Amino acid sequence: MNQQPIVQFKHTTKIIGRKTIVNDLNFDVLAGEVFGFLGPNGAGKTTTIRMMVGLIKISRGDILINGHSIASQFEQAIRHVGGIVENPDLYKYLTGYQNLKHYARMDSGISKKRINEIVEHVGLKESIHNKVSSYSLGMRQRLGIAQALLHRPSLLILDEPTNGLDPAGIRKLRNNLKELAHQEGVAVFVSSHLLSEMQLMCDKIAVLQKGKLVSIENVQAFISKDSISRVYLEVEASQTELTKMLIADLNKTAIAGNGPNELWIQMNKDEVPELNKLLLDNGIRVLSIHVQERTLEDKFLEMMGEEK
Ligand SMILES: Nc1ncnc2c1ncn2[C@@H]1O[C@H](COP(=O)(O)OP(=O)(O)OP(=O)(O)O)[C@@H](O)[C@H]1O
Repeated sequence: MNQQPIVQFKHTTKIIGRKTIVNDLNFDVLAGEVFGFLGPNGAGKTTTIRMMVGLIKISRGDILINGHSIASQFEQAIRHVGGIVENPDLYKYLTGYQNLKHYARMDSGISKKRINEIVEHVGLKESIHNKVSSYSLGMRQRLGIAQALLHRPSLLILDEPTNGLDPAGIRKLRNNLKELAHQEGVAVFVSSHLLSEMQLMCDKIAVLQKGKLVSIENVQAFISKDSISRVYLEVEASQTELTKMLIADLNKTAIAGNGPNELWIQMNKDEVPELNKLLLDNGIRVLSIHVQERTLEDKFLEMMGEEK
């Protein structure tokens, strides 16, 4: 997979009045990756996206798309972008197909064949000749994506794409976006507060806080970095007995769980072999040992707490 940079943030800054809303962003979004853009409310995500698509001016620095500057070569830069930033822009009294045809007319390079191909790709073949007013939210979302993809952009930008979709719709959209990135090499830039979904969908995660980039990492590395997990034990030993041993050797405390033999310990996953050895060396019978996997949500909330 060609991992060339599609988007390059270069000291990107937005100042409104006296407030720096987006502060000196410097990072790349690569071809073929689903890139998750996270941050708490008011972090500056929408402002960043609005700068990416030219809805607002960049105050300082620039954003390059396929090497073209949004600030000084807007036409060339935006040609490579497909995006749904606010709600998809659709004519409800027209059919899905008429919407796509209308949009294609604006770009004479789009053929009928391409329209049919994209309709198939987003799974709207059955209903493409029905009026958009009869579409469900998920179908409208997919039509919006079809519209954004018609001109074969190298970058697709989506702000809260799963809003209002049911679980089946979310899964379809997720698979669709992954396929688009991994098989067709499109850079997919997604902003969402749905962290469980972002964990499943994204290859990389960038976190914005108070306008600054505070982390950028592959999703699994981000989740497991410096992470403390809960290790659940079912052992033939009392809480006091176990804690005494743990404090002496690992400087940890055991906390009582639900069942009679159940205890849990907060520790790094890397320390589990040591714990295992300690239990064995002390002749304690272990019925089960289980590390609770951390999620993107755990990591994100922990990070936001720390930053505060
Ligand atoms: N036109 C504006 N004038 C003044 N302040 C603004 C303007 N636009 C955005 N802001 C402020 O900039 C900050 C960032 O807003 P932005 O909408 O980019 O955040 P966000 O990360 O998208 O948040 P959310 O997750 O709530 O959508 C907020 O404090 C917001 O009030």
